Amino acid sequence: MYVDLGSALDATPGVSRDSLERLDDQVATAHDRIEAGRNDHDHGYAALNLPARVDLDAIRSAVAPFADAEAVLTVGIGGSGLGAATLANALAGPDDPDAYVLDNVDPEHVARLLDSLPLARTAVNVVSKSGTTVETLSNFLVVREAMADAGVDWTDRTLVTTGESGNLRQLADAHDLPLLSVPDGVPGRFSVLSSVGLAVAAIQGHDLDAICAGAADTADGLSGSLFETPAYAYGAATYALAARGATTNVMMPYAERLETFAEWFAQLWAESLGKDGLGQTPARALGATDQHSQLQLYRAGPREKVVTLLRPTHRPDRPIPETDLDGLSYLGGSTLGDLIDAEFGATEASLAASGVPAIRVEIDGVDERSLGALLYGMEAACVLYGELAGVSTFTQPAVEWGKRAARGLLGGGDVPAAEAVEDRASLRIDP
Ligand SMILES: O=P(O)(O)OC[C@H]1O[C@H](O)[C@H](O)[C@@H](O)[C@@H]1O
Repeated sequence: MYVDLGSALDATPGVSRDSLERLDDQVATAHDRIEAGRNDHDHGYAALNLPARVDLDAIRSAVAPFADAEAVLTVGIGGSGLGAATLANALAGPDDPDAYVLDNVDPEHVARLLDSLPLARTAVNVVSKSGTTVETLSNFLVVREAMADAGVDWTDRTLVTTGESGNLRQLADAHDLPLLSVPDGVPGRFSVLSSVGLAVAAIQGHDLDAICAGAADTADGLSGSLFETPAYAYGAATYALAARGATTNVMMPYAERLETFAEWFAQLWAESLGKDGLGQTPARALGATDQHSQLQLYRAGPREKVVTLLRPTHRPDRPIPETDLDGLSYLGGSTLGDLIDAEFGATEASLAASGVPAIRVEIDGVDERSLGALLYGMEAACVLYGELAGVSTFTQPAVEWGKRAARGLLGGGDVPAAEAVEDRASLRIDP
C-alpha cells in the first residue's frame, strides 16, 4: 500500500509538512504502545499479529467438505460478514463458487436469496464471534429450515466460525459441524485476516498464503515514523485533518472490485474511532461513477471532508474501439484503463483546485497479496489514529446498547434500553 499526502498539504482543512513532522513524535510514542500491546497480546492489538498467527491449515481442513460448492452463503453481520464479502467481491473469478452474504433481516431479501440458491450445492458459513447476534442467529434458523424443506441435510452443508462459548458453539458441538474459532483478542471488525474472513476465500480457492504474506510485509514494515510507514502516514494524516475540521472521510476506490472494501473500511473507521464526541464519519463512494453524482458536494459543499482516492496501479484492460463519430476521435488508441486513470487524476486535481484535501492510496493490483497489504494497512492506520486521538479503539458500547434494546423488544429479557424505545417522542405528520 502506497500513500501520497501531497494533495492534503495546501488544502482547507489541510496539514503542512511541518505539522506532520511535529506529529511524528506522537506517532513514535503511539507505535511503541501498539508494539507493547502486540507483544502482550492485548485485546485488539492482537489483531495486528494475525498474519503470523493464523492457522491456514485449520481453515483449509474445515472447508474441505465443501469442495463441491457452487455457492457459498455467509450468514454474519458487521465484522462477521464484511471481511468475507470484501475478499470475495475483490477476488472472485468466473469459475469460483458464487459468494453471498446474508447480513440483513429484510424478510423479502432473505426469501428471494434463498429461492435463488442451489441449496444442495451451497456451503453455509455461519459466523458470529459472540454467538448471540440476533440477526445472524435468526437468519441461520431460516436458512436451516429452507434447507430442510428442500430435502437437504443442513448439517452436511454448514460451517461454523464462532468464539469459545455461546449458542453457535453449542450448536456446532451438538451436530459435530466443521468448526473454526475466532481468535482471542480480535474484535470483529479487525478479524478479516482470520478464519472469519478467510474461510470463504478458501472455499473459492484463493491463495490464503499470499493474502497473509501481503499483510505480513505491511506488519514487518511498521516503524515509529509516519514518513517511513504508509499505514501510519494514512492514520496520522486523517487524524490531523479531522482535528482541523475534516470530520468526514470519503473512501472512493476506482475499481468495482473494491466497492465492498469501502463498506468494510466504513465499519472499521466508524466503530473504532467514533467515541467521546470524536471520530471521522466514513462516507462511501465509487470512482468514476460518483464523479457524476457526489463530486459536486465534495468539491463545493461544506469544508469538512478529506477524500481518499484508492486505485490499483495494474489491472486487466480493454481497448476502447475506434470510432468515426465526430468529437470522439481523441479516444482513439485509448483503453478503459487509461480512461479510469485519467478520471482518477482529474478528480484529484479538481479537488486540489478547490482546496479540498485528498489522500492518494495505491495498491499494485486487486490480487491476494495487495489486498492483504491494504486490509492490514488500514487496520494499522486505524489503530494509530485511535492512539493519537486517545479513544478506546477496540470497544463499541454504543452498538451494544442497540443490540440490547432490540433483544428486549422481542421479549429477550427485562432490558432498560428497550423501555427507551417505547418512550420515544413522536411528532407525526399524517397526510
Ligand atoms: O460476530 P458477532 O458477535 O455476531 O458480532 C457482529 C457485529 O455485532 C455488532 O454490531 C458489533 O458492533 C460488530 O463489531 C460486530 O462485528
